[in-house]
Amino acid sequence: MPPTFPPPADNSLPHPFTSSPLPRYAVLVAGGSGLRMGADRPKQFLLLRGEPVLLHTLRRFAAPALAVAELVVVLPFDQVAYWQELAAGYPAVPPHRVVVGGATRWASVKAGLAALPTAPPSGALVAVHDGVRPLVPLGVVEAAYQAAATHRAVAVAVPPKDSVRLLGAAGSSPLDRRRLRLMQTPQTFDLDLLRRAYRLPELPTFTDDASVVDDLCPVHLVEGDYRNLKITTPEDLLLAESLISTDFS
Ligand SMILES: Nc1ccn([C@@H]2O[C@H](COP(=O)(O)OP(=O)(O)OP(=O)(O)O)[C@@H](O)[C@H]2O)c(=O)n1
Ligand SMILES: C[C@](O)(CO)[C@H](O)COP(=O)(O)O
Repeated sequence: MPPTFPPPADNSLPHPFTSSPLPRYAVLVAGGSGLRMGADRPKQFLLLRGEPVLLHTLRRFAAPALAVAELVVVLPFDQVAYWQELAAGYPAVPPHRVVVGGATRWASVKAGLAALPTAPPSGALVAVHDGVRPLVPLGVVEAAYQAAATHRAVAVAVPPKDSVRLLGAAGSSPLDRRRLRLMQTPQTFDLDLLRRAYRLPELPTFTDDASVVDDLCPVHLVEGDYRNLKITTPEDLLLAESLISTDFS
């Protein structure tokens, strides 16, 4: 087992959201290199309100109200020492296990799942969340865990706000946006189910965890939140700076 950094705290206190006996785990994927951001370091380490994006994300998932038993953070292999040094400069870094990711998001999630207990209690749940979605409201994370206890496969999504067109050989045609959803994370699953899905070969069509699980189990959608943006390009960081002061309970 990889070491936990910093040492674990007691997360077993009573909490207001849930009294669910099903253990909850979370894998925060931060193994990407942030090419579209074009910064001097991967975007998960850029500062938002003076603290690294990834630290904000970690703190959300470590909120006692969510009662997450174990947090795994997946990093690029050459950024592990950098993160540990960076995080050591900030107060109250939630305990988490660090693992090395892979060349694709799929490979990073797979590595994160391998770091969770090998024989978890039956019905254990795992949320997979992008380390670069630091503004996810706790209520959205909780709703996804609760729905996963019933549906086994859950993904958070929002309706598009813009008109959408499909590109084709002869131009483009309109799509009915009422039938479309923009996928966010967390995407939360029965841990055993998600592990089975990630044992299958990687396909180019896998853009998120829901697409990996689709062939094994229908994916139930839960209402996401427009503030739960994925920090991808420079303007997303500006947006996040203004949104972070709003109430995210
Ligand atoms: N090999 C990878 C690629 C992506 N991710 C993570 O998956 C999330 C969503 O990916 P994306 O926004 O595409 O991040 P990057 O791959 O870093 O960005 P880019 O595509 O612009 O290089 C991010 O938290 C990212 O760190 C990962 O863990 N491992
Ligand atoms: C998982 C995800 O955040 C859902 O929107 C998204 O698919 C990740 O996308 P990317 O292709 O890695 O940017």
